[in-house]
Amino acid sequence: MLEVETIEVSYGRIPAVRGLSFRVDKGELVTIVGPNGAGKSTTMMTIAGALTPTRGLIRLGGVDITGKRPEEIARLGISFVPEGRHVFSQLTVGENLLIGADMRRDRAAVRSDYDRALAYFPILKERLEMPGGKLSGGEQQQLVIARALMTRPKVVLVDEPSLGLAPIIVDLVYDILRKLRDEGSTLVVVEQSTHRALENADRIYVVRNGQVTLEGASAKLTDKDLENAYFGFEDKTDGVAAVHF
Ligand SMILES: Nc1ncnc2c1ncn2[C@@H]1O[C@H](COP(=O)(O)OP(=O)(O)OP(=O)(O)O)[C@@H](O)[C@H]1O
Repeated sequence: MLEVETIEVSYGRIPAVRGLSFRVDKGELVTIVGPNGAGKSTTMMTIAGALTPTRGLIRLGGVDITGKRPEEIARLGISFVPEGRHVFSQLTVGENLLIGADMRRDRAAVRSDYDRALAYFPILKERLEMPGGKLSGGEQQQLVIARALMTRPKVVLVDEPSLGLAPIIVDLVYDILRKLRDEGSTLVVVEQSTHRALENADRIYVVRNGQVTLEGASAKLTDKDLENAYFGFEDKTDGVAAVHF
């Protein structure tokens, strides 16, 4: 569904992403996990068209979307939930949701997607008339994910949904993300916690210094594998940390 092939992205002369590749198949929940500054957000912003790679290719359903503008990429089916829960604080929850479908003309289908979004996020239904700014952090996170679904995306990119949320709320958000996956959505979720990645993803890519250092199905990876790739060393069988990135 989504293929990212050896992309390189720089801020001026400073490289942030250095030949990073990954793929997401239809109906998968893939997690990109890595420490601060690894290049995760830069990768998401590049897929969404907010940044342009200096090298590499991005394909959606086999179609090259590299370097297209953000609105075109959104129209083609990628919905991006950036880090930081950007709700329109003066608008109600309902209005925030409808803004997500602003570019659509199929009003009847928008209505059904609106109802569907509220079914996934019952707390939003209770808060429908409340200004977005009055919601708790966890509710705002649910609102921005619900809004992203309003474009009927082929792929949803969610950047660090757990940031600044209490563990119990993080669990709730991930329950919803897994439910979305179970019902056919394709998701890429950025995460800093290897533990949460293992618990929730179908497949995981560990990113460090702008590159993938480990890739695999969650069922086949251990905490230790992830930590080694995350922190940049490999614990050899003789117990010596031997390979440094
Ligand atoms: N606007 C910017 N201008 C210059 N350098 C930037 C900018 N944004 C990010 N960087 C740098 O690019 C690199 C990758 O940053 P990025 O935000 O993509 O990492 P990240 O893995 O998402 O980290 P975090 O978990 O902290 O969000 C870092 O070295 C960062 O300092």
